[in-house]
Amino acid sequence: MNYLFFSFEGPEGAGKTTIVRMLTDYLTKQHVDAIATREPGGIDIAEQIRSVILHPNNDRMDARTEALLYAAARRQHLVEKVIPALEKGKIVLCDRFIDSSLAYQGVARGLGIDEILAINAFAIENWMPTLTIYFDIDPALGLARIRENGLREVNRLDLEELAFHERVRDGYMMLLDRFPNRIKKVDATQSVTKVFEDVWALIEPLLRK
Ligand SMILES: Nc1ncnc2c1ncn2[C@@H]1O[C@H](COP(=O)(O)OP(=O)(O)OP(=O)(O)O)[C@@H](O)[C@H]1O
Ligand SMILES: Cc1cn([C@H]2C[C@H](O)[C@@H](COP(=O)(O)O)O2)c(=O)[nH]c1=O
Repeated sequence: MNYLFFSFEGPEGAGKTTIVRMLTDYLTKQHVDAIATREPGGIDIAEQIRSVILHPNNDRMDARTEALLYAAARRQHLVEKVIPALEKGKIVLCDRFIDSSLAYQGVARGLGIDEILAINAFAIENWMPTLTIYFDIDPALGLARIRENGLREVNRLDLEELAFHERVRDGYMMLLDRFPNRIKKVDATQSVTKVFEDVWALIEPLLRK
């Protein structure tokens, strides 16, 4: 099946949510049928799993439990929301997907990229994104943006030490090397307008196909 499934990845505060919103508005104004969603979450069961994973009090959570919960949320979101939308010909814009698990659980938690790929293969079967856009930013800058904004809740992963977030970025760099055809990098330290232009330049040619 031919489908257009875009995922957006990067460290905390990189600007993914901002750009996903702008893209959805832009596409909708052009009468393109697109939906925005997020992981973990996007539907009720996955949002409930999100609350468990990200609750700041759940600091005893084992790393493998965490990886399995992300994969479970992903499975439910995929079958309940993403696949039905793709099957109707809609474009799906997803704020985080499997690469978050590979970077955060695989690399930053040290569980291994191949191990996380294996549990996720069970969860997603072959539903991989058409294109993944990685928002590159120094994690300290991304975390500072979130602190300055003060609008979003501080979750359990935000509270990890800076070294954890630096390993997340290292993980994304490994994924860029490993999946160069699927994952493309944008400089997320630029203005919102310039980031949007760079993202649109990657997406637009695929819409014309
Ligand atoms: N290019 C940019 N330059 C400066 N500030 C930005 C830029 N893009 C987004 N921001 C601001 O940074 C903060 C985080 O943005 P956003 O929520 O889009 O990031 P995110 O990648 O979705 O974060 P997270 O994954 O941690 O939820 C917001 O206050 C947003 O307004
Ligand atoms: C999908 C996914 C996410 N994470 C982490 C990344 C963030 O710290 C949170 C999600 O919060 P956001 O505000 O929606 O970015 O969860 C992860 O570690 N593994 C995953 O698979």
